[in-house]
Amino acid sequence: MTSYLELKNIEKSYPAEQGTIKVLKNIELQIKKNEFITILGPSGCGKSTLLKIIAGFLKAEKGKILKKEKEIKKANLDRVMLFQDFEQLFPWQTVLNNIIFAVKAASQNKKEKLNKKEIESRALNYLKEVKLASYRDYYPHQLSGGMKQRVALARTLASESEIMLMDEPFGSVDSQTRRELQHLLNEIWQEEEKTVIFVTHDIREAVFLADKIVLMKNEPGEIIAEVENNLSRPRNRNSLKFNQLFEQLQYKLEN
Ligand SMILES: Nc1ncnc2c1ncn2[C@@H]1O[C@H](COP(=O)(O)OP(=O)(O)OP(=O)(O)O)[C@@H](O)[C@H]1O
Repeated sequence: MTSYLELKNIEKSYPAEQGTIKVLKNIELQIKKNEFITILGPSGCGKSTLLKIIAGFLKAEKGKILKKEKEIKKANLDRVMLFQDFEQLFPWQTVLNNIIFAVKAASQNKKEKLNKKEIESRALNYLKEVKLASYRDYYPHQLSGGMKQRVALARTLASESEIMLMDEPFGSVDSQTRRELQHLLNEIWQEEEKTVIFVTHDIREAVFLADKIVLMKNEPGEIIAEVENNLSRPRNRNSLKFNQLFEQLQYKLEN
């Protein structure tokens, strides 16, 4: 399969006390359509910076990003970002209205004319996907952190973007909820056609979710390896192959 997204020689520096500090160096990556990529690396290696560059929120000083061989420069609804922060929903709107907002944006973007009932029913379907339909009239402050992340995930899906950029979205929940959210995301990704770039520093999360695991190192952030993950889905965290891959990745990151 040919590349859908291509990162070519991306470099990024930030201002520092003395001059600048190089955060990303020579980032080259090819991503297939509907592939699930995780970017795995230590804190500060530039994972979030790279995601923000792909989203179009930050500019790289060198290199380019191609989508279907055309350069992309700005943020666009074809790419949507999901963050770790629990407070990314509109607090003054109900769960359903948070999703309706994204349904409206997506339909306007596609020049689709939907009436109120169609918009609501579409939004409700996304809430069903994350198993929260019965919470439609709750406000974000009435939900747990894990539930907020499920609503945020539904809103991301409702934007109908082809590319989902996920910045440690499950990094702030307890380990049991984190596993449930990983299962849910795996199910959703298998049903929907989405290209996912998922940042994490949790090796097991990467092994559970990804088709391809991109390993990065620190100072400056560089890709050190790309590891294909062909384990069959849903993945069994206790299987020998799962744990072998975990150990292989851990070794690569530590050496
Ligand atoms: N706006 C900024 N100005 C200056 N330096 C920055 C800025 N944003 C990030 N950095 C620095 O760039 C480096 C990479 O940060 P980034 O958040 O991309 O790393 P990360 O791999 O996502 O880290 P973590 O896993 O801890 O979230 C860090 O050293 C950070 O301090």
